[in-house]
Amino acid sequence: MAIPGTTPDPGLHHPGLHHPAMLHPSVPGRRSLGVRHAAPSDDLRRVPIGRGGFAHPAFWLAAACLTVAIVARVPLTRPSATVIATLLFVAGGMPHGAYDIALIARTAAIGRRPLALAVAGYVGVAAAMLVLWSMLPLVALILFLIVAAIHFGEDWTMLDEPLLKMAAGTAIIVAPAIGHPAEVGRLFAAMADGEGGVGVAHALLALAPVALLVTGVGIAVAWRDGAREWAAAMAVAIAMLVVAPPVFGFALFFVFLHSPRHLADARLRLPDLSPLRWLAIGAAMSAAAIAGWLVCAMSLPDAFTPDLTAQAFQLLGAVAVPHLIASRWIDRANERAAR
Ligand SMILES: CC1=C(/C=C/C(C)=C/C=C/C(C)=C/C=O)C(C)(C)CCC1
Ligand SMILES: [Fe+2]
Repeated sequence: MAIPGTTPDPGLHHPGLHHPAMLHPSVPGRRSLGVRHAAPSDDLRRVPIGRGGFAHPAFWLAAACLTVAIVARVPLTRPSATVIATLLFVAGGMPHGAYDIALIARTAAIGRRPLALAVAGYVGVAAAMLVLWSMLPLVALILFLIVAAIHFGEDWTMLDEPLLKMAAGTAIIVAPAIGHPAEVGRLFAAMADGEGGVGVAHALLALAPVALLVTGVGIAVAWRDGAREWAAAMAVAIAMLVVAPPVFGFALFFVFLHSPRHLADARLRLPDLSPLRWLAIGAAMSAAAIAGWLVCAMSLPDAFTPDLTAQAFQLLGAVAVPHLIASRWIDRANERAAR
């Protein structure tokens, strides 16, 4: 679906490609802030093909359900509710990283030995993160948050300005600290070193105003340039991260916005996997990550927190680092191949 005057980005075939938001012509003559222009000769500014926002319809349904639950005062802060939200973000969000290895193999079309090396590297980095959690949890927590801010910022494919991307990624992490500082402090304390964890929660709160203001600019730019569904969905997600109990707000963003983007992208890049194989890879890789975690946590019970939610976040932190490295490498390799 080519639009005259736009530059296709063949390396990024996000489902937004077919979304009407992709086709929205913006007001001519205004200056673009952080968004790549279409062809220089064309003063129509649109989000180029492949860079528009994509929000799965399930996101709006889940956001509506969570809003109703909050308004109806469903006790979402109870430990049992927190466990449900934890299971939701582990089962619904983790599998999006399950295709990293398959994507690396496909992207590089690499032979057996280099693929084995890539797998060993992926597992090795995750294992190193586990060691860091058990030995220097505060360092692991800070690294986890930085990696998350970068990684979530990469969802904003319609923005070019790294500062806007980084702020938008950071907004996901600072928003819960505004609405629920005590709960975020408690979780961070369970994950890392008590006092140190609480200090990190305070630091996020201090960072929040700037991060949210700059993210407001990013949302406005994305909206102005046509990625309206994404801009609206992110505004709702960030508001829910402030208002809802942290684990629910995070599960909403992670399972219904972040993960579907990755899954849809992976599905497009791995078109010849049968649905059964696709499901099998997702289930097997997620189960392997959880099993690896359980073996570590059970064999070294003193090294990890007994809090299930805090442990689930640590698991996410262990796989997030190789996941970030893999996604960046895959995107770069595809961009290079497209050029
Ligand atoms: C621990 C914790 C938080 C941070 C979660 C992060 C940082 C998740 C990162 C996940 C990644 C990077 C997944 C990759 O696909 C919140 C939301 C502030 C709420 C309070 C507890
Ligand atoms: Fe991810």
